[in-house]
Amino acid sequence: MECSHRFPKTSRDVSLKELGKRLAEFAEVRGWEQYHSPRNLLLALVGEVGELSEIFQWKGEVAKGLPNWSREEKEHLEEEISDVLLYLVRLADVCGLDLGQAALSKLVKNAHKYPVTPSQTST
Ligand SMILES: Nc1ccn([C@H]2C[C@H](O)[C@@H](COP(=O)(O)OP(=O)(O)OP(=O)(O)O)O2)c(=O)n1
Repeated sequence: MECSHRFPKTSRDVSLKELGKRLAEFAEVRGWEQYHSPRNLLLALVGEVGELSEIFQWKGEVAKGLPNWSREEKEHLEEEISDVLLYLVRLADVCGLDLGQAALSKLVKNAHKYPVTPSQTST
């Protein structure tokens, strides 16, 4: 059954800008902007990466698509992976960065650094 506190799922794309805006509002209405400094957010992000890692810890290799995971395990994973994204988006925001544009630029740099060799191209 769908938990009542869960945001209704939609099929639309969710942008980093929308997440950033919602996080800014979340912090503002709670008077938490004072705590959302770059350093605090970075530490919170690292903590959430730890919580995400714990889910995979001791499991051995995990098949793509997580075919053998329970609904509860997948839901837990959704929550922790979201915490990582949310703190990352908020960190970029308070640093005054456009994370989406920065990531696109980095993809272009990656492509130059790791060019496709002729043997890798499919016919
Ligand atoms: N000062 C804070 C505290 C929380 N959050 C938001 C961002 C994260 O998405 C989530 C993190 O909440 P918790 O610190 O309660 O962490 P968990 O949800 O992982 O709970 P727990 O550590 O008990 O599993 O809440 C925030 O923006 N600013």
